[in-house]
Formats: sequence, C-alpha cells, structure tokens
Amino acid sequence: MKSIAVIGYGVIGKRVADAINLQDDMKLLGVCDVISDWRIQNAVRKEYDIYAATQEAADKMKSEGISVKGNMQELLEKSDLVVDCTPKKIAVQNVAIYKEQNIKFILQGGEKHETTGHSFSAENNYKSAINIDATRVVSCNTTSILRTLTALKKADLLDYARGTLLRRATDPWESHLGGIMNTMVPEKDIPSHQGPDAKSVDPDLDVITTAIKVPQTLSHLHYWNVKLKKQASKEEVLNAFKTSSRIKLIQYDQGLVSNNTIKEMFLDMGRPWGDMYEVALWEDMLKVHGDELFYAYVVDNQAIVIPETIDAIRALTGIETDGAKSIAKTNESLGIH
Ligand SMILES: NC(=O)c1ccc[n+]([C@@H]2O[C@H](COP(=O)([O-])OP(=O)(O)OC[C@H]3O[C@@H](n4cnc5c(N)ncnc54)[C@H](O)[C@@H]3O)[C@@H](O)[C@H]2O)c1
Repeated sequence: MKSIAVIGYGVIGKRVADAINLQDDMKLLGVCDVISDWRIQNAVRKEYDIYAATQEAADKMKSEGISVKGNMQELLEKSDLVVDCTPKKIAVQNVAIYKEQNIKFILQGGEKHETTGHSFSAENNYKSAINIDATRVVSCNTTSILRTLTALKKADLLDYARGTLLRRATDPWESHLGGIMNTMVPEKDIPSHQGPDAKSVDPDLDVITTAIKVPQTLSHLHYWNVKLKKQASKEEVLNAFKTSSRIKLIQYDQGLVSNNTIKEMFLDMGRPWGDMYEVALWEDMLKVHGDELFYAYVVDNQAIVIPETIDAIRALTGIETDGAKSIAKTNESLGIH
C-alpha cells in the first residue's frame, strides 16, 4: 500500500484527494495547504489529516479550530509519492524540496514539461511512466486531445488534426473574481499552446490548435477537423473512439445540445460536483467526408485529469505495470462505464 500526499487542496487537489481515498491500493496520508477558510473545512469534514505548508498557515488554521497534523516536511517524510496541485509558479518551487527529499512527484498541467521531463496521458504513454521519479499530468485540454487522437492513431486512421478550442473563462468558484463577460477573446498566437503540448506526450502527432476564451465557466468545447489516412466510414471512426473507455459518445438528439445540459446530466447521475471524467463527443454531429473527419466535444476541465492522476500514481509507484488494468481499476472506482 503506497502512501500519497496531496499538496494544494483547490479545484484539482480536493478531487484528487477523494479519488485516492476511493482506491484500495493506495492510501491518502494527508492534504497540505495554506488556506484556513471554508475550503479546507471540506477536508476537515471528510476527516482527512491536514498539514500546513507554512508556519503562518498553521497558526491561522489552529486559530480557526482546525486540527493541524504537522507541516509539509513531516507529511513528505511519511509519503511514497506527492501529488502537487498548487497553482503554477508555486509547484515549480516545491520541486526542489521533493528532489531533496528524494520523493516521487506528480505535477499538474499548469507546469512546463521541462520541470519533470515526462508528461503523462494514461491511454497514450502509461508504460513510459512506470517506476520513474516524476511526471506531469497534462492539462485538461491537452488530455482531451490526447485521448481522442490516440484512439484515431491506434486505429491507424490519423494523418493530421486541426482543432479550435473554446475555453471557459474561469472556474465556477472563482467567477466573482475574474473571467470575461459579454465578449470573446481570441488567443493571439497560432498555434495555441495545447497542440504543441500534446506532443510532449506523443511527439509523432501532427496537431495544430487555435483557441478562444468564451464568457462561461462550466467547461471547454472543441471543434476538430481531422485528415484521415484513408477514406473511412463513420462507423470505423466511431469504433475507433469506442476503444477509449474515457470518451463518452453522446447524442445531440437526446437533448444534449450544450455544455450546461451535459453538466446537468452528470449532476443527475450523482457524480461528485457533477464531474465528467470523460470527453463527451457528439456521435450524431460527427461527419466523415471522404478522408476528412469533423467532430466536436466538451471537456469538463475540473474533472478530466482526475482519473489520469490516479493512473499516474500507479505507474510511478509501480503498483500496476499494466496500463489497461490501472485504467479499468480507476474507471471502476470513479463510476466511468
Ligand atoms: N482548474 C482547472 O480546471 C484545472 C484543470 C486541469 C489542470 N489544472 C492545473 O492544476 C493545478 C492546480 O490548479 P487548481 O485549479 O486546482 O488551482 P486552485 O487555485 O483551485 O488550487 C490551488 C490550491 O493550492 C493552494 N496553495 C497555494 N499555495 C500553496 C502552498 N505554498 N502550499 C500548499 N498549497 C498552496 C491554494 O490555497 C489552493 O487551495 C494547476 O497546475 C492548474 O493549471 C487546473
């Protein structure tokens, strides 16, 4: 049983902590943060051991009646692996501490590939992460790109892919602080960073992305134009996507006509926070025209990297050397069917 620490109990960290807690081959040792408000009270309610990243944070937590188990160093000393879910610029500073402590670590997509030298997407490169010291679970958008293009690649259908990403402006809980309203903000640079980022996992992919920020908070929406290696039928393409357990084919004709209706369905399903770990790809919208393929999907940015992180823990600690088995185990625990 491997002992896992989570540093940063925010949007991603709290979900990763719960997901670790659901596994029978790893143990959540504790969560570490600097906050002392309602956000960390969620961890108190769940009876997680709470560690403070700084002395100042420890004092504040104690003054709020939070029982502090120890400091970050003490948590790391007891752990086999740490998942750092702090914001960018902070995680990168923690890397020196993890290396000094000689502890395996996983960073999230806000960090650069160079920080770990390995980037992870379970269905693509699980094998290359087995027993290594560090990886970066790529961002929500990049994870969706890799899942979909890997499925096409494995079916020997993929020549090249060009995608346009409509990106949510901010996370729901922070929408009082920022985000855009009544406008759309295109990214100046083409390609946007997500296409090149997918190549940090799979350098062979020929993928170019453009991106635009849109005024809503629920999820991202991607439109893709793919050049296939040969003329194919819609059925062949769908069969390729069906080989991924983390792509969910959805029907526009079933009333799933927007990102808010999709979110509502996942809330109805009883998923925590209405989380959608899968890429929701419209089956009836998908079109094949000769050797050209067109499709669109929705990405729940807050949820999609959670199963990936659990698989990355199994790979790095070596508790499962078969990627397919890890994916199946993670899926079962999170209700991905
Ligand atoms: N939010 C998303 O949709 C999303 C999706 C995919 C990947 N990511 C990536 O995940 C990472 C975390 O993002 P997030 O959205 O969860 O951020 P967040 O701001 O919601 O949470 C970060 C947490 O880290 C804590 N923190 C800050 N400084 C700390 C320190 N020194 N020690 C310990 N804890 C500290 C904060 O208090 C907060 O609770 C980033 O790399 C981000 O790019 C985010």
